This record gives sequence, C-alpha cells and structure tokens, in this order.
Amino acid sequence: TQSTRPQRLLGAVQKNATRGDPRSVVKAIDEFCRHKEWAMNVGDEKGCILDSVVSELNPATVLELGTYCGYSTVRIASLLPPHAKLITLEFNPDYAKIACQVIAWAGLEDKIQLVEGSSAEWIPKMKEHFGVKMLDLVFMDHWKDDYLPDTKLLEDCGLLRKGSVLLADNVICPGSPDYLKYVRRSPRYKSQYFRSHLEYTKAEDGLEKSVFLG
Ligand SMILES: O=C(NCCCCCn1ccc2cnccc21)c1cc(-c2ccc(F)cc2)cc(O)c1O
Ligand SMILES: [Mg+2]
Repeated sequence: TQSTRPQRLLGAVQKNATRGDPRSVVKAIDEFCRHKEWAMNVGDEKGCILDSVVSELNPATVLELGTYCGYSTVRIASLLPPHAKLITLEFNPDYAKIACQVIAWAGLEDKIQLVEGSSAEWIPKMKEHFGVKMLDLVFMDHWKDDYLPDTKLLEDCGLLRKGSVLLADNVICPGSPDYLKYVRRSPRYKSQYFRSHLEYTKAEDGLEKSVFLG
C-alpha cells in the first residue's frame, strides 16, 4: 500500500539522523522537505526565531498546539532546561503516530507529553489532568481559525500569567487575521511580529509573539 508523506518523512529521519541527536533530526527533516517533499513543519528559517524565543524565555512549562510530525516539538524540547515539560497536542492520530517515533528517535521522550485530541477538549483539562499550574509558553501551530477562540479559552481557564508568551505560526500564510487583530489591539498583550517566510518557500509568513500582561 502507498506510504503517506509523514511516513516518508519519518523514513528520512531514521535513515539520515543519529538516534539521540535532536539537531540531526531537525536537519534531516529540513533536508527532506527542502529537496524531496514540502511538509508543513515550521521549518529552518522560522525555526531559528522559535529557538531564540524559547532560549530567551527558558520556560518550565510549554504547550504546543499542532504537533504534526514533531519537528517543532523536537526543536523546542532540545532547548528546555532539565525539569521542564512540553505538552504537545495533535488532533490527527496518524500524525501523532509519526510524531511519537520522531520524538523517540531524537531521544526526547522524557521531556515531551504527546496528547491526541482537540484543543477545545484538552485546554480545559490542563490543570487537573497534567497538574499544569501556568503555561510559560504556548506555541500555536494548529487550525488557524482556532488560534483566537483557543487564546480566549487559555485566558478563561486561568492558564496564562503575567509574562506568559503566545507564539503563533502562520499568521500571514495561511493566516489568522482575527487572531492578529485581537492580540495587536488588546491592552492585555504586548505583540511583536517576526517577519519570515513560509517554510521552504519564498512566500511571506511570520511568527507573532504576544506577551500576556495579566
Ligand atoms: O494547517 C496548518 N497547520 C495545522 C494542521 C492541522 C492541525 C490540526 N490540529 C492539530 C492539533 C490540534 C488541536 N486542536 C484542534 C486541531 C488541531 C499549516 C498549513 C500550512 C500551509 C499549507 C498549505 C499552503 F499552501 C501554505 C501553508 C503551513 C503551516 O505551517 C501550517 O501549520
Ligand atoms: Mg505552521
């Protein structure tokens, strides 16, 4: 039977990356997506911006919405301090199965909790189910129409503290106009746009970093 793109991406990781070496996993995926098949990872250019935000923040608790094949999951987790935790949510079970194996190849299972389901279902359960008190960083990379409702849900569930950071991928392409308007207008956020390009292409895209002011 035909393989899927995520399965072929995993194959490229297992063929070209060194077990236990997250940077080689990231490199193998970027090479595959640049030279073989495009895939919707945050990619190397926006990935560097992601790395700088994570490194500066040194977060203890991170929530990622949209795991896909685990590329940004591995990028973030490889920069976390020893006892930090990354919870990553994936709606698509086939993506989750691949991401689980990519994360294992990188040797980052201990830092990452991969959960299958929707943000609407799991955000309200964060505290009771995962013992999460507050989120230091939320990386949004799931359905673009869900960025805004999920931001409001995060606020309502008391998961954001003064200084919590929302980092949203694809605010230009495919775009999340209602989310951008909200975080840029709201007095409760300090927002900043990091201009870049859609992964592996010349099209414009960027990351929006929004600090919750409490
Ligand atoms: O659609 C994108 N990502 C979301 C995939 C589905 C997420 C589903 N999901 C996961 C967790 C979760 C939790 N709750 C509810 C739903 C949830 C995406 C698309 C493009 C893109 C595609 C074509 C094109 F021509 C240009 C750009 C580029 C990106 O970087 C992207 O991220
Ligand atoms: Mg994305």
